[in-house]
Amino acid sequence: MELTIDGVRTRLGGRWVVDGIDATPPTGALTGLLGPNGSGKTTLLRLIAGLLTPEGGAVLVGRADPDPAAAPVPVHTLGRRARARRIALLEQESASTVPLSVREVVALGRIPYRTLWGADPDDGAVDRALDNARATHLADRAWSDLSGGERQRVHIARALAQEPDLLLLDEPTNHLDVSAQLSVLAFVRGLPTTTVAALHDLNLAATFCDHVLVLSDGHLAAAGDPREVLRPDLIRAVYGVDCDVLTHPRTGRPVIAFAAQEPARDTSHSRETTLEDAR
Ligand SMILES: Nc1ncnc2c1ncn2[C@@H]1O[C@H](COP(=O)(O)OP(=O)(O)OP(=O)(O)O)[C@@H](O)[C@H]1O
Repeated sequence: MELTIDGVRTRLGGRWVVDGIDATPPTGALTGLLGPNGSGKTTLLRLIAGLLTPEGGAVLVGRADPDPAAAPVPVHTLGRRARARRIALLEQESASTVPLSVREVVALGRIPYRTLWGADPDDGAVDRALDNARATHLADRAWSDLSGGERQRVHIARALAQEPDLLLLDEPTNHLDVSAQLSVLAFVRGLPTTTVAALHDLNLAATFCDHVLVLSDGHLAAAGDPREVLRPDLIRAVYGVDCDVLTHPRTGRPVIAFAAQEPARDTSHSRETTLEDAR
C-alpha cells in the first residue's frame, strides 16, 4: 500500500513531539524507523495508524481498490473497520493478564473480517499467522503464562492475522532471542506488505531494512538506503555515540561497531557533531 507522510506534526503535553515530517516509505518494502528514546517513533507510528489525528499535515494511504485516477486518502478519514482490515499496528507490549488462550488472542486480529454471525470467512488465517510468527507451538497455552519473548511472537501473529496492506511494528524484536529476531525480521521483510518498524538495534536495521527514517527530537534527521544513511557522523549527531561502520564481508551491508566509551551526561546537549555537520 502506498504511504505518504506529508508534513505531519503533533503536540503531546504541550510540546511538538512530531514536528513536520515528510517521508515516503517505499511500497511493499521494510522501512526502519530509528532514533533515540523519546525522538517520536511511537507517536509517528500512531499517526500513521490513524490512532492520532495530526495537528498539521496528513498521512495519506492508497485506496483499497486502486483506481489510477483516485488520489490517496488521509488515513484518519478511513472508517474503523476499513482501517483495521488494511493497517495493523503492533504496539510496545503492555502487561496484560487476559484469560485467553494464545489461539484466541491471535483470532482477535480476525475481528475486522468476521461476518455478522461472528464467523471468520478464512478459517486457516489464524494457523498461518501462528506459523509465520513461529508461535504454533504456543497455540494452546494460556496467554497469561507466557514469557516476554513468547508474548511478542503472539503479538506479531495477531498483527499478521489481520493480513494488512500496511504493517506497523513498534520494536518487534523486543524480548526476542537472537534467532527469533533474525527470523521474524527476515519473514517481515519478505512480506508484500508496506512495513514500518521502529527499531533500536541499528545492526538489525542495517541488515534487514530496505529504507530507514531517522528521527531526532521529532524531526526527520535522515532518510534513505541504510548503506548511505547509517554513517558514523550521523549516528554521532543523533545518538551522541562514536562508532565505526564496517562492511559485512558476505552481504555488503553496514555493520555498526561500538566500543566502550565514556557515557555522555546529556546527549541532547553535548553532541560534538551536529546534524548539520552530518548532512
Ligand atoms: N501522552 C503523552 N503526553 C505527553 N508527552 C508524551 C505523551 N506520549 C509521549 N510523550 C512524549 O513524546 C515524546 C516522544 O515519545 P515517543 O513515545 O513517540 O518516543 P519514542 O521515540 O517512541 O521513544 P522510545 O524509543 O523511548 O520508545 C517523548 O518525549 C514522550 O515523553
